[in-house]
Amino acid sequence: MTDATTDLESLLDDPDLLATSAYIDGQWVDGDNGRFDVTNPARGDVIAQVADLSRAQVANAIAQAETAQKEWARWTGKERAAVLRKWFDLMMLHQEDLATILTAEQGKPLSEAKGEIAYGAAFIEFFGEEAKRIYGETIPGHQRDKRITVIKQPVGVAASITPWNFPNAMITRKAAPALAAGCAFVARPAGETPLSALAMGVLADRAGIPAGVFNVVTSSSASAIGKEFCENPLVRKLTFTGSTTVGRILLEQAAGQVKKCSMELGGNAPFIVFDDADLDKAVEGAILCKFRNNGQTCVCANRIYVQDGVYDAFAEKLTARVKELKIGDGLKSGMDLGPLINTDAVEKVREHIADAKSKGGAVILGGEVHDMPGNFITPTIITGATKDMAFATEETFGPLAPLFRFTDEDEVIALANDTIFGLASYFYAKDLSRVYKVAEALEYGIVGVNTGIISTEVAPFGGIKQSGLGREGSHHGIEEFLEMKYICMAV
Ligand SMILES: NC(=O)C1=CN([C@@H]2O[C@H](COP(=O)(O)OP(=O)(O)OC[C@H]3O[C@@H](n4cnc5c(N)ncnc54)[C@H](OP(=O)(O)O)[C@@H]3O)[C@@H](O)[C@H]2O)C=CC1
Ligand SMILES: O=C(O)[C@H](O)CS(=O)(=O)O
Repeated sequence: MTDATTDLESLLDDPDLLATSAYIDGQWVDGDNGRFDVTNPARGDVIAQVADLSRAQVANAIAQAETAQKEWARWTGKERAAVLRKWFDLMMLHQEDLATILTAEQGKPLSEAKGEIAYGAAFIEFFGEEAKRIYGETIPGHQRDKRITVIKQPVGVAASITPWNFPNAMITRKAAPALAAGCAFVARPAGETPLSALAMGVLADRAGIPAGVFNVVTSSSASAIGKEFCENPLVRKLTFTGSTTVGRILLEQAAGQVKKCSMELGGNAPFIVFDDADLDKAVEGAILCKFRNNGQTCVCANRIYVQDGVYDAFAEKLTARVKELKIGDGLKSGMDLGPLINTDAVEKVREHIADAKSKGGAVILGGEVHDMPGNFITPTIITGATKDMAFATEETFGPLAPLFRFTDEDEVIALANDTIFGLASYFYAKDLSRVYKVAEALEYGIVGVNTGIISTEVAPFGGIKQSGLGREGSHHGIEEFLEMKYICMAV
């Protein structure tokens, strides 16, 4: 595999997967506003130019989706399941090519990209099965002549706005339950990473998903498309993954129509290591939890709290493991860490490091921009972290591991909960009463106990407080795309 400056198509077994026009109503459409560049974050070279749609074009796509949705909702759950299964099978058949496209535009190492494709495909497989199990209920009447039934129906047209950090899975985690429920779907992928979404359009077409049911609208203007999704009454559901800042904007914009919204927003995950933890397992968990996608996930450990008795040993073990991580172009084999998505992301990590050092933190590993060209930064460990440092309240979204020291359970629970966020949290301990007490006391939607990886299609993923609204994945995930109807019948 040569470096990322190689023509991307030449790297693919099926070059037709590299689509650069928008996918609307089963057609490939150019943009009224020309095209925008997609660059490889490892080298900065342009790998594709993608259709730049106008807001009017997106409004047209929504209208066509609304028409298609009426017929799609008439399909049985079993019929929808069959088509979703084909989509899943095609994803797995083309896993290598989809991973290459994903790495080229997002930067993560190929091994991680292949993992994301399998993770993304798992949502399509799971919700294809759920399509057959959208049950209603009958309720004993409140009067002798009344019969009560409850049915569930698709909300209609669902629109999604997704981030660059998981360009495939963040779309399928929404599109799969939406289509399974009988909704039509209009996806607006991040400007940095549209190619993975467009490749899903190619496969949707091949799987026999009817025209207009799954659409990908690409644009360089996120805010204009977001306003169209929020203000167009044909869009009955908005589902967003990204920062809390943008989530607030979208919720405000959607409030005008009281639009049904799901929000998967920012996090600030605590990772707690107690004295009775298995230290080697805690170190492996910290590596996975902190450095997955180079720290660019909303569930990455952002604050690592280590109890006094094991602080030095943990710091030493973690440093030894991080030194082994290989950094480089994700398209080259054997890499553990790729580049960050852009220069702003690199700058944010550097700011957090400088802030910590100015407040007494000690950099025991890394701390500088890598000498390779591209958005690379060395993985960094800081000891002596304190709660007045920026990373205590802000999501770093990069390979920076700050180690905080603590003395007892009540202290660390208070520290861990001292944030506006509430998405993921983790801790390592063996004592059973401690495990129950801490798991119940942490104010988060997700708690990992003796594990640093919690992501799966079978569990409800989502946060509390300002980390979001709603859940994705698990049988709960399809409820976000259904309306409940109560029928009261006089007999
Ligand atoms: N919860 C999560 O999974 C994620 C959290 N984050 C957090 O957000 C921070 C910033 O990352 P970033 O990628 O900038 O995340 P953003 O929230 O800025 O972007 C997420 C998505 O929203 C789009 N967007 C941005 N502004 C608007 C708007 N006004 N109206 C409609 N859509 C909009 C973006 O488009 P475009 O990219 O084209 O501008 C992108 O598709 C990260 O540092 C991290 O803290 C980021 C990604 C995922
Ligand atoms: O947005 C994210 O960071 C993802 O939701 C994290 S995960 O689902 O891939 O764990």
